[in-house]
Amino acid sequence: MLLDNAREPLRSTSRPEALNRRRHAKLSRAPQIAPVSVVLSLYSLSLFIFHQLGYLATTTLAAACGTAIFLVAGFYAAFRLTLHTRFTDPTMTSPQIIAVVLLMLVVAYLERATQPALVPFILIAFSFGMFRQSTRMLILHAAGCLLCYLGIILVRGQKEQYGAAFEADLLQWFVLSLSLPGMILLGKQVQNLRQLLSATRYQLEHYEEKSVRDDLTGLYNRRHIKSELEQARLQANAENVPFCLCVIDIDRFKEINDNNGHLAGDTILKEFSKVASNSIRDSDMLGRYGGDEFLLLLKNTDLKGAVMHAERLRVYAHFLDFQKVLTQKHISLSIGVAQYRPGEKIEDLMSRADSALYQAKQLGRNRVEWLES
Ligand SMILES: Nc1nc2c(ncn2[C@@H]2O[C@H](COP(=O)(O)OP(=O)(O)OP(=O)(O)O)[C@@H](O)[C@H]2O)c(=O)[nH]1
Repeated sequence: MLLDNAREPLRSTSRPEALNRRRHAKLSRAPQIAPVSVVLSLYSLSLFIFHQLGYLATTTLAAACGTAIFLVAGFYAAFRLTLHTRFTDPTMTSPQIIAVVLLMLVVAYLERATQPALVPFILIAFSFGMFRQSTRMLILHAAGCLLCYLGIILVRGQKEQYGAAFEADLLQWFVLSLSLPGMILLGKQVQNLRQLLSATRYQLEHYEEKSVRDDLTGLYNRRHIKSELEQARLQANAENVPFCLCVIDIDRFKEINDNNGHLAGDTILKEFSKVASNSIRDSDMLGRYGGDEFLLLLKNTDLKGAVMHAERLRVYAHFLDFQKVLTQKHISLSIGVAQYRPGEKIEDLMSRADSALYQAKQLGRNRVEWLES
């Protein structure tokens, strides 16, 4: 009765995508303060070196480090208090980059000697935006940053009568204004890659789901149900819990096809699959083995319970009304049931359930037969 017993590669039934989603959800709950924490830690360290070399006053160092700590703590608290969920971008990358860049510009304004640190650290701050922000947002931030920096240079230049230092400041501003567009272009590439990655992930998940389903009925396919049986076997051996297999066959399905056409036959297969999968427990698993044959795996169930389940399904299917589709009103099922014997192979279990089904057919169909375990 079963189409064949050819061994197929077993497929893991664990749901990696579910695991990934849980991991992703966990990650998205974690405070994402890398832009402030990483940039400000490194920047503070560089300020400390400036201070050690005598280029930075202790008060400015203390004020800058204090503000950096305040910002990191503030963003951390905002994440902990879930304030980030109120932002369109819950990673709060924009406010973090703006805060970091403003702090660095103020320090550069107060202590011109620290200016060599400005361009590299602004670029590092923007590199965080590359992964999380749109190109439009990056351009806006870059423009805002360049304007503020130019404003600082002009104010200071006016105070110092536009001397040689002013020219050096302008030079540095030009370097930054030429570097930022490169950063934005790179950001655009990263955005494209991210889009490609998420489209690929979506497709993979879709194909993964499709690969375990039967096209016509949407039930699990033969490969998946065999893999589930193998899992149930391992669990039964390890925990000594019973499980049963039912092989279900629609009686005289060839006649149904011959008398009503294949499309009507397909409708019966689909309708039966829908009804049967709604009538089983969540822990049970129904799959289409092929043609008009289905496998029902009943976990944590002994033979007596399985026969009861099978009988209920048989009666249920028998009372379905197919008058609109078929020349006859009802269909009937023959079902063979077998309980797993500890230590046996899945092929042997399937073969015993198949023998029980053969018996049901021999005894006149529309019945449940079983083999004692
Ligand atoms: N409509 C339709 N028919 C299919 C499909 N797959 C297989 N079949 C047909 O299902 C029929 C299965 O018939 P069998 O199981 O061999 O025999 P039966 O008529 O059911 O007789 P018993 O099993 O002895 O009661 C064959 O005629 C197949 O061509 C399908 O996807 N759609």
